[in-house]
Parts: sequence; structure tokens; C-alpha cells
Amino acid sequence: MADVLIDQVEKTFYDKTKDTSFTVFKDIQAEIKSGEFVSLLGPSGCGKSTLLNIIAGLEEPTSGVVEVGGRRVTGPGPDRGVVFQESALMPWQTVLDNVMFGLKKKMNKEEAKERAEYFLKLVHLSKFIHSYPHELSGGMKQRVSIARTLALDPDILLMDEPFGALDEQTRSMLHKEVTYIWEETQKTVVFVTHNIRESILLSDRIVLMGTRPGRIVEVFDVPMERPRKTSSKEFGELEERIQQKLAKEIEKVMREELGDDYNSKKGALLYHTDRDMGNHI
Ligand SMILES: Nc1ncnc2c1ncn2[C@@H]1O[C@H](COP(=O)(O)OP(=O)(O)OP(=O)(O)O)[C@@H](O)[C@H]1O
Repeated sequence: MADVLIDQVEKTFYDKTKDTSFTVFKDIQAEIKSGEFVSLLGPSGCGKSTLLNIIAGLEEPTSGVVEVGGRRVTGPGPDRGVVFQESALMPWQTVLDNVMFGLKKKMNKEEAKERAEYFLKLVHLSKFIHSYPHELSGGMKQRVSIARTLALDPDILLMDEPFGALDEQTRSMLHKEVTYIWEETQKTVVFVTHNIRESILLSDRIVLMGTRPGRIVEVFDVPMERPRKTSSKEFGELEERIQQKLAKEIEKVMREELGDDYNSKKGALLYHTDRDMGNHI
């Protein structure tokens, strides 16, 4: 049985002030199996975050249904944990207290402490449990955020560009860490990214989304064993296949955004697979 079923989902936003509506995507159909690591990859604006928010229950689909574990999603629930690009830790609380916060409603203080310490150890932050968020680097804050979400034991981890704001070295370290956590906990992971390499390094499958209209362009299997090497032949070949598909999508966006200017800027739009696809002008 699919852990996440996305059935004919459409999302349209209505702008009251202009009395216009805008369809982000429609006819989105996908299944994610229990324990799978799936990335949602695509150019800026194709609706990756919107789709993730619909799975999280933070947004409602305009039509269609999302089921998690066989139950229709009607709002947020403890079966789904979300990690955003910004860690959103409480600055006045220590690392340990931040992770314990959600746990204290579910168990006594001692159990909550033990559980928080376990997950902080899993993300290699045992030495920093008494630190405050401002004393941590961006990568460490994201690890606290991951520990806080995992401690609540969701079946599914929804990650919205969790490493988007981090430097390359930190990002690379966290790729290893997330792979380790995923292998240890066997959670289902849905991971939003702009970055082709990141998606190949981490995922079992990559759902490539296109834009205008938003839709699924192709689903790529990533059969390589982990840990993956960006220098391997298979890695390079898959990267090239995805890049070619994506280039077409980006070109379409550029033509619409730049109009007549597009042809004069074309040479400047060479795209790199390890770069984000958002601000490409
Ligand atoms: N609450 C909202 N009201 C109106 N429009 C919205 C709302 N949320 C998102 N959008 C629009 O929907 C489209 C898709 O946004 P979304 O953030 O899901 O895309 P994305 O693929 O995640 O982009 P990025 O990679 O840049 O974060 C964008 O054009 C965005 O402006």
C-alpha cells in the first residue's frame, strides 16, 4: 500500500484584490511507498512547496485527494512532520528544551528528556544540548530542527528545501547525515529541492515537476547504491538526463518572463546542476 497517495490533485489560488485565479498545478498523480525517499524537483514556481504543504495538511487542494497511510488528509497530523528551510527554533530555549517542547505534552519530563537526547545524539549534537540557537551554525540549527521533528515520531518526514540556505560544505555534510538518519529510522521522506545533484544523492525516486502549467514531467528512478559519488558514470548520466528535461522547462519560463529579451540573454542562461534553479537571470 502506498504511504502517500496523491490523486488528481489541483491547486488554484484566488486573488481577491484582482478577482483573478491562478492554477499552480493540476492532474498531479503520484504514489510514494512506505520507507521511500522521494524528491520533488523542479524550477521555481512549479508548486513543489504547495504540493508538500498539501501533503502536510497546511494547504487544501482545490480538487483531488491526498491520502496518507490510507487516510484522507484534512489537516496537519502527528503522522507527518515538516522541516522547513528556516529552523524556527525558540531562541530563548536551549537545544534540549527546543526538542523536548513538543514531547512534554505526550510523556513525562524524564521520558521527554531521554527521547530528546537520543535524537540529538542521532544528529550528532550531544555536545550542544545546553547551547542556545544563536550559538549554533545554520547547519547545526537545521539538525536540531530535524531532531525535533523526528522525536515526535512521524511516519513521514516532509522536508522543504531544508538545506537551501546553507553553504556547500555544510550541505554536503548534511546529505550524509540525512541518508544515515533515513537508513536508521526507515521513515518515508518527501524532500523538496531545486538542486539536481542533491536529489540524485539522496533519493530513491525523483519526481520532476514542470511549470506553466505545473505538472509532473517525469519520474526518475535512482538505482545507485549509497553512498553515491557525484563522479561516477551512472551519476553523471542521470544528471545529464534530468538536466536536459529541465532545461526545456526553464527555457519555457524564461521565454514567458523575458519575452523579446529572451534571445539576447540566451547565452547567459547556461544552467549548472548543482545550482539552484530559482534566480537564473
Ligand atoms: N498563498 C498563496 N497565494 C497565492 N499564490 C501563491 C500562494 N502560495 C504560492 N503561490 C504561488 O504558487 C506558485 C507556486 O509556489 P510554490 O512556492 O509552491 O513553488 P515552488 O516550486 O516551491 O517554488 P520555489 O522553488 O521558488 O520555492 C507560485 O507562483 C507562487 O507565487
